[in-house]
Amino acid sequence: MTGGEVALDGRPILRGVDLTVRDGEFLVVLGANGSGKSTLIRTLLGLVPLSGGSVQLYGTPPGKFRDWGRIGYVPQRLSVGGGVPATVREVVSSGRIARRRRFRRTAAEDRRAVADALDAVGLAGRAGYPVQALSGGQQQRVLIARALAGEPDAFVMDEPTAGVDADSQRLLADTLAGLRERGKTVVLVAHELGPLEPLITRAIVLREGRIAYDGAPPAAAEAGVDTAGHVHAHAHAHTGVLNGWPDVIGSRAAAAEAGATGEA
Ligand SMILES: Nc1ncnc2c1ncn2[C@@H]1O[C@H](COP(=O)(O)OP(=O)(O)OP(=O)(O)O)[C@@H](O)[C@H]1O
Repeated sequence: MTGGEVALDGRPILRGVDLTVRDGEFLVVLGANGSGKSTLIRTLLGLVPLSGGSVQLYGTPPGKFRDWGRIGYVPQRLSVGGGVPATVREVVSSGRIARRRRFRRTAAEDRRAVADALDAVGLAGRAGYPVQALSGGQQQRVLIARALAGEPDAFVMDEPTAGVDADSQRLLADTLAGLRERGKTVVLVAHELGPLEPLITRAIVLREGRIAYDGAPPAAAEAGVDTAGHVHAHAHAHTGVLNGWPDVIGSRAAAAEAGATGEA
């Protein structure tokens, strides 16, 4: 995204956002309630129109992008269209649809991918249940499984840990660790990092629709450690790449802010 601007109901929600997500990054989007985190990732996916600037997905504007099988989106909430009853397996299987454009695939491969995804989120025993019968946390896991089933290159997740109990959070962290090992790209919005923290290679902090920090994840920043991979991102925050944002945001301020949002 370059110079991304979004206005909703005439109110500026994103302002001058420059963000390039690199392959293999594990990027967390932090910020207070209403700072624009969901809007940012929805705009990156072309779900919210820009009022200024531009977005590209793998080099193509969202309106012309056809390779949706490369991206697995986990929205904040499950919305199964029109209240039509669907089972857990059906929702997770729908994650395979976008792959048709990319790969020849067989029914056996589809079944395996869906079963693996259900296993990964601990819902194998619930495959035949109507999703509406599940708790909020379990529905969240169904959405994660749907994205996993698609075997995309990049995952974009809006608060995957919201309303999920501690055991499920650890399960998710294990799953995400596996994705990271396999070189997948992960962008996720989070309030609490919890067990995800060690996986993060880069953090951005949104404040009133602007990127107020972009660099090392909070714990590493606090310790003054720049681990491999986010040196560049860190340097960006200090060399004024973030257009128009005063170049005063140090690691400690960001770590403090990230800590504050963690409590929100
Ligand atoms: N469809 C919409 N129309 C008008 N305003 C909206 C719309 N969606 C979001 N907003 C406003 O945009 C601002 C940013 O919302 P957004 O959901 O992106 O924030 P967030 O950082 O993800 O917040 P949270 O942590 O609460 O999910 C909020 O003030 C919200 O009220």
